[in-house]
Amino acid sequence: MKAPAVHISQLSFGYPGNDNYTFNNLALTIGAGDRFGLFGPNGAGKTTLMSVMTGLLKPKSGKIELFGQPLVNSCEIKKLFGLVPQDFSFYHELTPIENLEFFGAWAGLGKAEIRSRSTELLEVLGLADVRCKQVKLFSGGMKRRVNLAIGVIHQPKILFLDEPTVGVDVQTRNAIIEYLLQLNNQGTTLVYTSHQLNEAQELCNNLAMIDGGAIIANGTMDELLAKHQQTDLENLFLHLTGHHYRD
Ligand SMILES: Nc1ncnc2c1ncn2[C@@H]1O[C@H](COP(=O)(O)OP(=O)(O)OP(=O)(O)O)[C@@H](O)[C@H]1O
Repeated sequence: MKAPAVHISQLSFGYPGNDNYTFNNLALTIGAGDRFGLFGPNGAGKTTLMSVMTGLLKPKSGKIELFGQPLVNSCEIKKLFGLVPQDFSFYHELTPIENLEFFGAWAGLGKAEIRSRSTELLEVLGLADVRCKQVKLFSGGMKRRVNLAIGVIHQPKILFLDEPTVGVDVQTRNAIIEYLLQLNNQGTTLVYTSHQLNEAQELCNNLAMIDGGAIIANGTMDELLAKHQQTDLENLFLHLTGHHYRD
């Protein structure tokens, strides 16, 4: 049987100095090839869970596997996944090419591969003309595309995306979503979170709704909409998490 892209069991995590657990005995499975959305109100635990799933935060207890391999600090597991964090994770003083050279080498790619991947990515993401300009001079939308290019330079099997389109215009958003769909068509599993629920509904086929660190709904988009008699993801979100401020 094919191993799921992500398998989490009995996960407990709390921030240092905080007596309360963010997650207590959480379980989640994400299928290989899924376009998986993790949704929930501000402070629900989405970024924390992404950080735990990518080894940036260490759980108190529990098991996390990516494609059947335990999440440990090894080169093999790091090559399996890419992360596109909410905060820009590149060097602003460097150009896109220099950033991709740095992060490509960090991911273990050779010079020739970095060169060909960089050329391809900058072309696909509309950055070829600004390849030699410092990233600090870019618009927000261009910076988002650099952030994405860095996350996929090593062609990961699973890509974690934390609000990859926040603050971009419609053109850039459409281009990013189209690119993510292409990646998924080629076999990349997507794990995505966003508050842009129209976009999310277009992108995701499976989802989990998280609230207060607990998964309150999990299934395919169609199943959950039908089960809760909702017409779209935004209404499903409000139905499951309520209308009041949550943080
Ligand atoms: N570094 C930290 N130290 C202590 N508590 C934190 C830290 N980061 C987040 N938290 C707390 O953990 C909980 C989950 O936060 P998290 O950022 O994961 O939520 P989120 O669902 O990603 O929210 P948003 O939609 O606002 O990005 C919140 O109660 C938050 O205040």
